[in-house]
Amino acid sequence: MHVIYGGTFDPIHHGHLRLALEISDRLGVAGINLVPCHIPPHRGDTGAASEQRLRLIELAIAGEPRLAVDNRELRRAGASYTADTLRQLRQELGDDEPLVMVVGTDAFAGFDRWRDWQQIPDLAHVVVVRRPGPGLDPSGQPASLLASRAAPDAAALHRQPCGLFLELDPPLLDISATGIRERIADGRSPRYLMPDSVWDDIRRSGLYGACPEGNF
Ligand SMILES: Nc1ncnc2c1ncn2[C@@H]1O[C@H](COP(=O)(O)OP(=O)(O)OP(=O)(O)O)[C@@H](O)[C@H]1O
Ligand SMILES: O=C(O)c1ccc[n+]([C@@H]2O[C@H](COP(=O)([O-])O)[C@@H](O)[C@H]2O)c1
Repeated sequence: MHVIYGGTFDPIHHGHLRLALEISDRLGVAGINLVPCHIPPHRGDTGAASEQRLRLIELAIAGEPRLAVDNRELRRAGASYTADTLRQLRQELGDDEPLVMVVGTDAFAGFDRWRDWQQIPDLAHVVVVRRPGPGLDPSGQPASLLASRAAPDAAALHRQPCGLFLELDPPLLDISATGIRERIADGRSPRYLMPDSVWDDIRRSGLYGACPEGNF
């Protein structure tokens, strides 16, 4: 089984990293592939450039054998559409290997506005991680897909290559990249919300307006 976890990761934080390990445990897989987007199709400019966000991910996962980074979206020009990424992976993996994409409810709420979203179940399974917040509109397409194509359990994802939706509710850390960027811009320390190696690099390179000489 091949599992991808996509995001803007602007910057990566402990919420993302813990989630990846929780999912790896629950799906019973050896590893999770983090896929940073190059140009997010759905939001404005990122705070850090693609290569900088990639470098922070590499620092964050160094020494953790269950986490890898897949930089394929950075190597593709233009907006990073998940369906394109899944099509590429499906070609590489062949027709039979289970392929899974992981997404939080906040991002999944807009699933029916994603490019070629109706093709995604023919390419991969979707694991939706329940996050605090308004949740899904019960009358919307994402909620109805989650119900009509629900996997009975995680083991079912191993038995077919694609087409199932599984909602998981692992323990989550209440951390967001937005909150981290705001703290840094305000001159407050985001330490302990992300690995020290990531924070040290942000400080050294002055990302997000961090002041290397600041008092954090
Ligand atoms: N603390 C967290 N715990 C679990 N999942 C998270 C957490 N933060 C983000 N995610 C999920 O990780 C994926 C990538 O998220 P993203 O890179 O947008 O991070 P973010 O912290 O939500 O960023 P931002 O605040 O900039 O929107 C999404 O599917 C999102 O739902
Ligand atoms: O393919 C799309 O049209 C599309 C639209 C919105 C979001 N996504 C993907 O959803 C993932 C989570 O997005 P985000 O905003 O939480 O970083 C990330 O991998 C995005 O590329 C994909």
